[in-house]
Amino acid sequence: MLNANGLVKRYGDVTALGGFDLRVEPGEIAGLVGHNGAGKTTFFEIAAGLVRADAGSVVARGEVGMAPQQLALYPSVTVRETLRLFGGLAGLRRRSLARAVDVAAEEMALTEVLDRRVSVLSGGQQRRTQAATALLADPGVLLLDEPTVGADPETRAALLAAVRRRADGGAAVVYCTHYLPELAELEATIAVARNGRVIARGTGAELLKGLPGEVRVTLDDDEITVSTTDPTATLAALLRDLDRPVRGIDIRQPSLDDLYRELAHAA
Ligand SMILES: Nc1ncnc2c1ncn2[C@@H]1O[C@H](COP(=O)(O)OP(=O)(O)OP(=O)(O)O)[C@@H](O)[C@H]1O
Repeated sequence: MLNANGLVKRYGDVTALGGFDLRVEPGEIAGLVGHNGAGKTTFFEIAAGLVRADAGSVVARGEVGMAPQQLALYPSVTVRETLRLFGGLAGLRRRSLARAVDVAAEEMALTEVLDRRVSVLSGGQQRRTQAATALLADPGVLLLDEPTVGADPETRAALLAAVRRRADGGAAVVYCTHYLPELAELEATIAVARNGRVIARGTGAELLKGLPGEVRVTLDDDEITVSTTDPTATLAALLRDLDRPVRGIDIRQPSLDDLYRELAHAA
């Protein structure tokens, strides 16, 4: 479980966090979205104990595993040495360390490259190595900052499956991304950050309720597009009033992208 309450962090005149609240239950994946500079990284740094908040509190049950956005790896050592180093720092020894390295490498599809130097890995492999460092100590709280950037589709799927598995095993996961379909795939709840606060929180369905979708009717030489919160009723009304043949009908339900745009531009 992770529970952040009223976090405040200022850097000079800049308020990075201005009363940031986020509670994530064991087994839950919370997708944290928000524009650049919304405070996501600052929140991670405070939750991981790397930076002190000016006010507020964070309670985390169990180890906190974090994969930061900016890669922090030593280029001249191998993936295995990297994982052993991070596992050692987390207190793992001997057999449990070796096992944790194997499991994390397997989950992040790194088994083949375990004995390669970090400097010769592809960008996606480096990012997965970073994510693997967060998994080693069987964390109760997992903080992942855009781990799929640069990953090919197969790797992305493996990575998302690993995140899901960790949540199913009881971890509270916060998953930062600018790529919203991933959150639907992860069945994540959503937290939208803006200007250092969480301004919307809930399941995708809860947050999408009330947002307009779109109905499009294609005619022989024309197209009618209507933005509506009730596509079925709107479509029925459109069809009733039309006296020309209809060539096509398209209904678009509101998406997480619509929500994000709506909230990101809200005052
Ligand atoms: N060490 C620092 N010194 C000064 N300002 C900082 C520092 N760290 C963060 N900030 C500022 O705090 C604000 C929040 O930054 P943060 O990195 O938390 O945003 P973010 O949501 O992670 O953005 P992104 O999506 O770009 O990663 C920004 O205005 C940033 O410039």
